[in-house]
Amino acid sequence: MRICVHPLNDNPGSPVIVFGNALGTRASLWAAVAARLADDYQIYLSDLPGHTHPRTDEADDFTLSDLAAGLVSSLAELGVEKFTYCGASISGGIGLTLALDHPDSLTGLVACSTATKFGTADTWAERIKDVEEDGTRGQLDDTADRWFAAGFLTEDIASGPAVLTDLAMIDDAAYIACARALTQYDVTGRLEAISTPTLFIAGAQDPGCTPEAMTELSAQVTDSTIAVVPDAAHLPMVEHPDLVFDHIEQFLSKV
Ligand SMILES: O=C(O)CCC(=O)CC(=O)O
Repeated sequence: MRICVHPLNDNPGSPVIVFGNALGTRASLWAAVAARLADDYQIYLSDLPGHTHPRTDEADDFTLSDLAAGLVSSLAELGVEKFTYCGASISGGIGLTLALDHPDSLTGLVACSTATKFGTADTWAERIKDVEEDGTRGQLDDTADRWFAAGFLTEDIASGPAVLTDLAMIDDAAYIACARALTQYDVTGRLEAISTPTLFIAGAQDPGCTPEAMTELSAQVTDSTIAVVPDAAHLPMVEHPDLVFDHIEQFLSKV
């Protein structure tokens, strides 16, 4: 399947970094971090189906493997054969899938706020039913509690509310299609096969992808490190872009 991938800058010949968004966020989720890398890298923002750009196909039953394969082929059409991938949450899962299924395409992987399996079939069925009934705007209160550390939304009255506004505006069917893909996603027990240099990033207060759980993931990947961002929950690239940039820049200097 075709994945929407857009250049953030025009830096031909530089190493390529591709950013991937979290469920219910726009492709611009990583913009504050990506902009800081734009002098030295060619940056692309990739989009979950229908999250920023109109859906390029109407398939409702894709998997994260389909998204990973689609990203590789969509980048190849742009002349990109090798890249470092930075994915958040579901896109961290796409990143782990890329490292398992397409290792030759990857120079490095940044897997942020992610897991080898998210929730259960029951929790996803419940969330899908809620979105069918109330739309993504019905998710706002619960999601704000998961995405941001206590106090963030009142301390930074620009970034957090902007991301939540994006959530309310995202196409319900696109959100549900990705939620269905997450229901099937499970790479538990497979990470030892990953040889790509990998940086895991966890928010210290992420209630789902906890630092402890992500430390266990990092322990399974041979060439990996983990960074824990203080005072952050599920979206540390929004809460503390400077800190996340520092971790990624340090990682990139070694891959
Ligand atoms: O955020 C994702 O990409 C998937 C996992 C999830 O739904 C976590 C959340 O919204 O809090």
